[in-house]
This record gives sequence, structure tokens and C-alpha cells, in this order.
Amino acid sequence: MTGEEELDRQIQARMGSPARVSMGDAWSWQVHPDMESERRQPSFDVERLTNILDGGAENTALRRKVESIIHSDPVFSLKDNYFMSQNERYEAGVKKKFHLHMIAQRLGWSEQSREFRYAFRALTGDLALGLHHIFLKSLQSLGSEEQIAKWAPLCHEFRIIATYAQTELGHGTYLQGLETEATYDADTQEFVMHSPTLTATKWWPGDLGRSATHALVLAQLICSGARQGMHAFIVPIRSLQDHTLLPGVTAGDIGPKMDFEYTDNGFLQLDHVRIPRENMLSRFAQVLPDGTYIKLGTAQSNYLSMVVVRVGLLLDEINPLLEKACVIAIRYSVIRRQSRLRPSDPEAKVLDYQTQQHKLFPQLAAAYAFHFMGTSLQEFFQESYSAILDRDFSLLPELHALSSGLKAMVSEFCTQGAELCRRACGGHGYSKLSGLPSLVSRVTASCTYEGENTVLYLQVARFLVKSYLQAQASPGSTSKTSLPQSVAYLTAPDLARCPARRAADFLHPELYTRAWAHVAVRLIKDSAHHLQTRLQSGADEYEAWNQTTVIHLQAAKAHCYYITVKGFAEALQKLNHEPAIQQALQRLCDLFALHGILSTAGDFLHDGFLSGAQVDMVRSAYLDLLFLIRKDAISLTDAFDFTDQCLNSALGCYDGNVYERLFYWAQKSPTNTQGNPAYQKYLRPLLQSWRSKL
Ligand SMILES: CCCCCCCCCCCCC/C=C/C(=O)SCCNC(=O)CCNC(=O)[C@H](O)C(C)(C)COP(=O)(O)OP(=O)(O)OC[C@H]1O[C@@H](n2cnc3c(N)ncnc32)[C@H](O)[C@@H]1OP(=O)(O)O
Ligand SMILES: Cc1cc2nc3c(=O)[nH]c(=O)nc-3n(C[C@H](O)[C@H](O)[C@H](O)COP(=O)(O)OP(=O)(O)OC[C@H]3O[C@@H](n4cnc5c(N)ncnc54)[C@H](O)[C@@H]3O)c2cc1C
Repeated sequence: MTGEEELDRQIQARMGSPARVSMGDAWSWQVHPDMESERRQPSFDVERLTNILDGGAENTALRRKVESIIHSDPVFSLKDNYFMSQNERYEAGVKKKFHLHMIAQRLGWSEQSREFRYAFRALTGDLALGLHHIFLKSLQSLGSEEQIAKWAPLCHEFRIIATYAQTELGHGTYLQGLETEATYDADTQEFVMHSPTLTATKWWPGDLGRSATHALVLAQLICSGARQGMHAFIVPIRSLQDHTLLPGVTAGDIGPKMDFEYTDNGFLQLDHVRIPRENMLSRFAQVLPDGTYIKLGTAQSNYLSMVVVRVGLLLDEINPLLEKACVIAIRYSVIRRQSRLRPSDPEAKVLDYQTQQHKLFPQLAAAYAFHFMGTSLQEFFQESYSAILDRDFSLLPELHALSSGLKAMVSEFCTQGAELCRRACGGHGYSKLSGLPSLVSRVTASCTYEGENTVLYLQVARFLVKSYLQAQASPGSTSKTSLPQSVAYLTAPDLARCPARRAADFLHPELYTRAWAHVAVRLIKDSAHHLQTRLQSGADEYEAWNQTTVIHLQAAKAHCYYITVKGFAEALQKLNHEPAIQQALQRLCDLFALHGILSTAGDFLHDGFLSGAQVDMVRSAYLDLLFLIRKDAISLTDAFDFTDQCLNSALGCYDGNVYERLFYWAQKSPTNTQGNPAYQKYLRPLLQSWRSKL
């Protein structure tokens, strides 16, 4: 059998049966009986749910084909990751990216193809040059057609390596405060790129420290003496011949970080570096040869690439980290036995403890909620993006608010959720070999990059206050009827009291969606009124805003929760041709909504919308759901269909052979195989220094 035939056989084997025993260890061909019993009578077809999550059976097949290609190639092995230094991880990340590019070229996968997304997923994002991808997205949103035609092929073919250099030492959030200057020189038709101060140093851009040859530098445009705000410029920084820094460029790595070791996040200083006029991305603004500035978009048009990237990262980067944490922790929890439920029973699987379910199932529910919400955000993005590129900005404020709010919410919940999953695995969750610490440290970054979360929530709040004031416009006015769809509920009839009479009433999506709408509207109203009160008491608009931001934050979070509950419930309504799957997911949707109510019960009790007795009903419905979800827990995690290689976890493999794998992986640790120089140098002298006295 040729290598290719063998590969085909493996692919067929994986596609034909859902068996995912794939680590190649001797024991992995036998599924642990405690895991097997979990899968014996699934209440729904797991494969069908996987197809739904993938957006169709063809996508599942394609994804598995890509995974087989990746996992059958030793270069892509993640096995040694937990034992590598920062330098080694960087080199391995670049090696994998290089190798992936070779395969992609051979098989015709472009950087933006589904195949590439699936390869990224299979490699758990453990690749250098991720910012090259973000550069491409920025080029496509901010560049003119000619600029895209020139630069995109250079990127695709890796004739250049590019990064997105926006954040500076002194400013990340406040883009109007960026200090890097791009001054137009009409005599030479060039921009002079300059970092005038230490704080103007670009700081953080990925792939900048040691890899990139080009940077998309976001700088203040100065044209005929006038400052025109932040614009994007393509600046060559390293020689394409020998990779040395070009004249006027100072760059390097910013040093050790909490994670992202395979990425060389870097710094960049520019000392009067000249670039041609054509290197300013000019979809939304142009500088004519004589220095005339022509604005084609709005003041925030050059912020568009952040919207694009925020939307993309939700499903490709952030939510999968929580999904994986859930898979690992829930699988481990059916193998781990600790204590007894009754003295006469055998030791119980820890997942049978209600408190363990209470830790893990809300995280699983959130991961599903964000999957469906992320998918519907993608759809809205597809609808609006081409119009925005054609300079129709009518849907941009809503897209900006939705993408900011969901980026903030998803990253916040995924970070908390992954950490809860880690702790739910007890001591073994603290071992890197569990895979959980890396998931936690990696997802934590998402609360900061692409917009710090508080700042993003405040952008949502700004949109909500505006929409609320618009909703207050006199009845029948046109502005009232044209509220963006995601805030149309601000004008919908509201209930003063929740009509629920028993716990089961809280299992109606209509009821809990209205409850969330009620709380969100109340908090939005409250924040707008506080703002008004501050203004009336003499504060100027900026002071008044700052004095109400804690309330705005609360309102923005409630709005995002409402949007997610509503989006999840609507997505499930469309699954009525799959009643068993619909039922299993409906329980997760109910749990997500009710867990949120219980976590912020004060907001629901505040104006008497819920009574204390009704909160008790919510709790009782919630506890019943934990019990019902328990029997589907493994199937629901299997449906994400992560391969064992991609989970790279001693605790989370499909076969459940946790202890064998943990023991075996620890043996392979270099600390156990490379001798102990500290013994010769210190321990022996220490031990022997006492000998004479014994
Ligand atoms: C499949 C493969 C995948 C591979 C992927 C690779 C994976 C790699 C892993 C992750 C790598 C991480 C990479 C990270 C990169 C970065 O972090 S890049 C840097 C990102 N930086 C930010 O996000 C900065 C955040 N700051 C801002 O967004 C803005 O400055 C601000 C907070 C919005 C404030 O700006 P300001 O100019 O002060 O605006 P305001 O006065 O507040 O608002 C004015 C109006 O502008 C509207 N607005 C603001 N932003 C936008 C926008 N983006 N789009 C549209 N409109 C916007 C705002 O709503 C206001 O409108 P009005 O109310 O109508 O006035
Ligand atoms: C792993 C990682 C990768 C990154 N990659 C890149 C990259 O490739 N390219 C790039 O350009 N950048 C990158 N960044 C930088 C990142 O985008 C910024 O760090 C981020 O936008 C936050 O900005 P900041 O660091 O200035 O935080 P700050 O804005 O200084 O935040 C500090 C605190 O101030 C608060 N704050 C700030 N402004 C306000 C306000 N107006 N109202 C209320 N509170 C406020 C924040 O809430 C926060 O609590 C990366 C960062 C990380 C961690």
C-alpha cells in the first residue's frame, strides 16, 4: 500500500465511523468502560449534531480530510509543546506555518479557504504568522482594488510576511492618541513615517519581533500641515534579501508573555522612513500627488478592519478554546471517581455530583450559545460587509455594536469558563499535560487584544443610549420605526411582572427571553436617566458619561446576554426537523438563560419583575436541567469532534484512558529523561556536607 493509499484508508476509517481513538498509544484502542457506558445509549445522533455545528455534512467530511492530512504529518505533532522554551515554540510555530504553506500550495488551499480554517483548528492555532492573516483581512477592508491586486498575491505566496502594527507603548485603546506620524511630502510624493517619542513605539504586534518583512502601520496622517487622523500605511521593515532591518527601522521582540510563545510580539520604531504615496491604503481616503486630502468614508472608516477581525476571531479562535476546555473537563469527570454518593455504592464519577454539573454545564451551554450566536453574527456580517466596502455605512453602527459586545462577552465568558473547567479537574487540571492551563492562558489574552473588553462594552453602551433616545422620539415618528433590528426590543411592549407560576414556566424560551429583554431595557433606561440627571445637575457631557459608565457597563452586559439568549433560542427553532437534537440543545439554551438569571438575580428582583418565590422557581428549573443534561454530557462534547491530537490533553482523550496517558506523558518529560545536573552541582555537596558529622 502506498503512503497515499494508507492515508486514504485512514481518512475513510475516520469518516466512516465516529471512532476518534487517534493518539496511537497501545491502550488507546480500548475505550475505558466508564466512557463507553456514557456513549451506550445516546439520546440523539452525535454525528448529525457535528454536521449541524459544521454547517453541513460536506463540511464535516472536508474538515476531517484536512485533519487527517495534518495529523498524519509528524511535523505538525503538538506532543512536545508542553516541554518547550519560548524560543523553541517560536521556531516550531514558524516551521509548522512554513510546512502548512507548502501543503496548502500543493493542494490549492488559500489563506482564506475553509481548508485553511480547518487546518488552523486541527493545529489548535499553534502557528506563527497569524498576523499575516489579519494583515490580509485589513488590506481587503481598507485597501483600494488596485492595492489589493498588488499586495494580496504577495501575501498569499509569502513573498512578504506582514503584520498589523497599531498599538503603541503609550496607547492601545485610544486611537486618536496614536503618536506615529505619516507626513506627506508632495515634492517626492512620499510619506515620511516617524515615531516622534518613546511612547510612539509600536508595541505588541504579533510576528513583528523577528519575522515580518512588512508592517501595516496605523499612523496619524499629516497632509499640508493638517492632521487627518488614523490611516493605514504599508511599511517595508526588513530586507527581502537577508531579513536585516531596513535603514531607519528599529525592531525586536517585547519579551516573555503569559502565552502566545510561538508568536514574536514585537516593537517597532521608525526614524523618518520614506514610503511611496501608493502605500497608504486608500479605500476610504486618498492623498493626491499635490497633497490634497480626499475623504471617501467617515472618521471611523479606518477602524473597519477591527470589526472584521473581531467577528472572525469569535468562531475561529476564542469560542473553540472554551469548547475544548469543556470537552477535557467533562470527559475527565466521567472517569474520575472520588468519594461515594451512598456508603454502599462504589465510588461515584465526579460528574454525578450536582456541584460538578453546576461548574461544568453552564460552560458547555455557553459554548453552544456562542457557537450559534457567532454563526448568526457571521451572517449579519456577510449581509452588511459588501455594502460597507461600497461606502454604504448604514449598517455599520449596528455591526460595530454587535461585534464589540459579542467579542467582549464571549472572551469574558470563555476565559472564566475555561478557568472553571481547569479547576473542576482538581490537581490534574493544574498540570500542563491536562491541556487546560494553556487554554486558560491563551483565552485570557482575548479579553485584551482586538479591543479591551470594558472599552468595547462602553462602545455598546454608547449605541444603546443613542438607540434608547431614538426610541423615546414622539410616537409615529420615522426615527422610532427605523431602530436597528438588534435594539428593536426597546420599543416592544414590556411586562411589569413575570407571569410564571411554576418552575416549568421558566422552560419557555419566550418567557425567559422576555425576562432578559425586560432587564436589559430597564438597565439601559436607568443608565440613560443617570446620564440625564448628571447633565441636569451641571456636569458637562464627558463628565456625566464618565460618572455613569459603571451603570452603562451593566446595561451593555445585559443587552449582550439578551441578544445571545434570543439568538440561541431562534437558532434552535429552526432545528425542528431534528427533534432529538433540538431537545438536547434546548436544555442547554434553557440552562444558559436561567444560569444568567440566577447569577444576576438582583437585576431581576430590583423592580419586582421577579419575586423571591419566582427566583426559587428558576433555581428549581435550573437544578432539574442539570440532571437532564447529565446523560447527554459526553455526547454533547463529542459532537464538537475535536481530535485527540488537537486537544493535546492527557485528561481529555476520546478513549478516557486518563491515568495511563498522564503517567506515560510524565515519564517522557525531559526532567525525567535528561539526568539531573543539579544533583552533581548542589544536591550531592549538600548531602555530603553532613556526612562527616553523622
Ligand atoms: C482561520 C484562521 C484564523 C487565524 C487568526 C489568527 C489568530 C491569531 C490569534 C489572535 C491574535 C490577536 C491579534 C490582535 C490584534 C490586535 O489587538 S490589533 C489592535 C486592536 N486595537 C483595538 O481594538 C483598539 C480599540 N479601540 C477602539 O476600537 C477605538 O479607539 C475606540 C475604543 C472605539 C475609541 O475610539 P474613538 O475614536 O475615541 O471613538 P469614540 O469617540 O468612542 O466613537 C466615535 C464614533 O465612532 C464609532 N466607532 C468606534 N469604533 C468603530 C468601529 N470599529 N467601526 C465603526 N464605528 C466605530 C463609535 O460608535 C462612535 O460613533 P457615534 O456614537 O455615532 O459617534
Ligand atoms: C496577546 C496580544 C496580542 C496583541 N496583538 C496585537 C497586534 O497584533 N497588533 C496591535 O496593534 N496590537 C496588539 N495587541 C495590543 C492590544 O490590541 C491592546 O493591548 C488592546 O487594544 C488594549 O489596549 P491597551 O493595552 O492600551 O490597554 P489600556 O487602554 O491602557 O487599558 C488599561 C485599562 O484602562 C481602561 N480604559 C482605557 N480606556 C478607557 C476608557 N476610555 N474608558 C474606561 N476605561 C478605559 C481599560 O478598561 C483597562 O482596564 C495585542 C495584545 C495582546 C495582549
